Amino acid sequence: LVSEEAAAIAYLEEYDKLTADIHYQYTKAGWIYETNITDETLANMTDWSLKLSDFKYREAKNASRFDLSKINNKNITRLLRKVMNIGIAASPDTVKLKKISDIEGEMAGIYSTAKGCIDVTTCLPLEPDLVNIIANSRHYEELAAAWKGWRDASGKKMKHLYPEYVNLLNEAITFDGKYEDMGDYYRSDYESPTFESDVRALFQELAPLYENLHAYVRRKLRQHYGADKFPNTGHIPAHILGNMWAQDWTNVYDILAPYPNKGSNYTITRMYKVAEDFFTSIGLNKMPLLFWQKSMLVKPIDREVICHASAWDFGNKRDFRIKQCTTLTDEQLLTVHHEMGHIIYYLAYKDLPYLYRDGANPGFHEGMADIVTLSFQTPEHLKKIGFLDDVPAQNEGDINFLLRMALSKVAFLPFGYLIDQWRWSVFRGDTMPDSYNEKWWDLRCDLQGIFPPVERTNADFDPGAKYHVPGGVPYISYFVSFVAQFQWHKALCKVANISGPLHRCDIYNNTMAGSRLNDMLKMGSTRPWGEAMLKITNGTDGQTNKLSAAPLLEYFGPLLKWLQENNRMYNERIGWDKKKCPNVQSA
Ligand SMILES: O=C(CCC(O)(O)[C@H](Cc1ccccc1)NC(=O)c1ccccc1)N[C@@H](Cc1ccccc1)C(=O)O
Ligand SMILES: [Zn+2]
Repeated sequence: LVSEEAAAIAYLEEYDKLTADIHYQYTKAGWIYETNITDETLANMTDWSLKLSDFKYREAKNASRFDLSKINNKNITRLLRKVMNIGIAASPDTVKLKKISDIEGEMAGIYSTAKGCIDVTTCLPLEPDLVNIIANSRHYEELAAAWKGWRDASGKKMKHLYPEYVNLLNEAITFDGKYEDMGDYYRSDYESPTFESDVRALFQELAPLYENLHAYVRRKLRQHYGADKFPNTGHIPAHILGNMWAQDWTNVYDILAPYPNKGSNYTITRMYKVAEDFFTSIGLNKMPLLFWQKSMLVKPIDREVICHASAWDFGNKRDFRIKQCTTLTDEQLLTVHHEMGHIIYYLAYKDLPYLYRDGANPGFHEGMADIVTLSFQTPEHLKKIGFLDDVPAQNEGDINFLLRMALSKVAFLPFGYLIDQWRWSVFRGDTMPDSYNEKWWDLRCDLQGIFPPVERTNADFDPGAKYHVPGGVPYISYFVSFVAQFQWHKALCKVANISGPLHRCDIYNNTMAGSRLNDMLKMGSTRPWGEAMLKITNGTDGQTNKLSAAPLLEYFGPLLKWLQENNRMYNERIGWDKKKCPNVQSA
């Protein structure tokens, strides 16, 4: 009689091959669609998405015949549970699943082909045109036109699709009674019953740092645009922060601190080579030849594509690609490093069983993508690679540098937190369609301290103007990433014996740091993510298996002190009125 465990092992070996093959087909269909949006490529992708759901449904049934209580190998039972954890594919109603795919395809199509009109004759795509206007214009009305034009062409056009999308997802995910709603399923990726309250506590711990940055930036922008543009509620207009969603404020750095923001002289290919060089310098992998042959690194001129950047693992251990409409800007150089960070993670775990080829949790994949930017942007590093002529003097240069880092890493925090606060409340049924936009602006105003430059009503659907909402891509992973990457940076700098302040640490060329990082990466999702966190922090003074805001607060400690002094000197109010958002109609 073959033991339960031996039978399970034989089954999992067969499953591993079958799942890699069908995921290859599914991923290829997705790539063909995203790099050439047509009815045919959409139909083909939807077809493979349903084939994959069917495969998952059948294999979940096969795996459920094993009696887990008779198997004491934790690895085997973890793998069997992953075979059975198939999300909405658990629903036998394939008509419903097809409808979900169709709605997602329609919303993605609206978002990726939308052209925002900035006047009666000029309508422009988001990337690179509207993004560049929001980044570079310093004219209040021109910015407002681009901001409103984008939302009218994207979110507003898909508002009618979202209520049904939510209901279908909830019906499919609650079918077998394992999950309360779709938000519950998304959160289950973190394998922690306290995850939701943990991230709320982290956000509250980080709020004072954000509020002090917000107060300083508000004062500088008020000087530039005039006090009449700033209501006495304390909010900042959402469209003058250099980013279409006000999630990254580095583009208005020139207004905030007179400091030459060097646009460096590089080409698209050089951007990718510079990023690759960083990873190889710490002992991590080069990009495979297939990467250079198959990636889409610039926006094609002859067809519609999904421009939002992404990194792809085709599941055959060889084919890894980036799809990005890359342009020559500093912000884009960071995105190149981000996307390549995902590829490095893929390469680190490519020889694991397919089911384990994943981040330890979704925030870890995003954190790995981003951690390099903490070293890459240091003045020391930019000088090493010729992107900066000289390293600015210590403490004055420090504040300018920390301010610039805060404009992306601190400014982002409330945004990274609030998108899934909105989505989870929608999946829970706490926010109904007639208050989608009001709930969105409640969160945007109260947590980010910004307000819309033009009147918003519930005829608008501003959440739909951010890629990840129509794309069905979770967002709390970025909030987790922004906390975790500072924990890892602190630990790796310690392991690398790099002394001095955290914000001046550059792990470039340090293979000890790279090897410690790789020890975590190659774990994939073999173990719960606390063990992966411990793998990096072990033996350092930040040793923990949990998320902690302390390293981020340590990194920005000198800046917070400076901001508090500066805000006090100008008698600048910290914070803004809650539950009072200008230009937003409440029901
Ligand atoms: O969306 C991105 C970058 C794209 C990505 O690399 O995170 C991409 C998003 C995506 C696209 C399609 C399907 C799923 C996710 N994620 C990946 O390519 C990815 C995600 C998980 C594992 C491997 C690759 N960044 C976010 C947040 C962010 C992160 C870092 C700096 C700035 C901003 C944003 O722009 O709002
Ligand atoms: Zn990413």
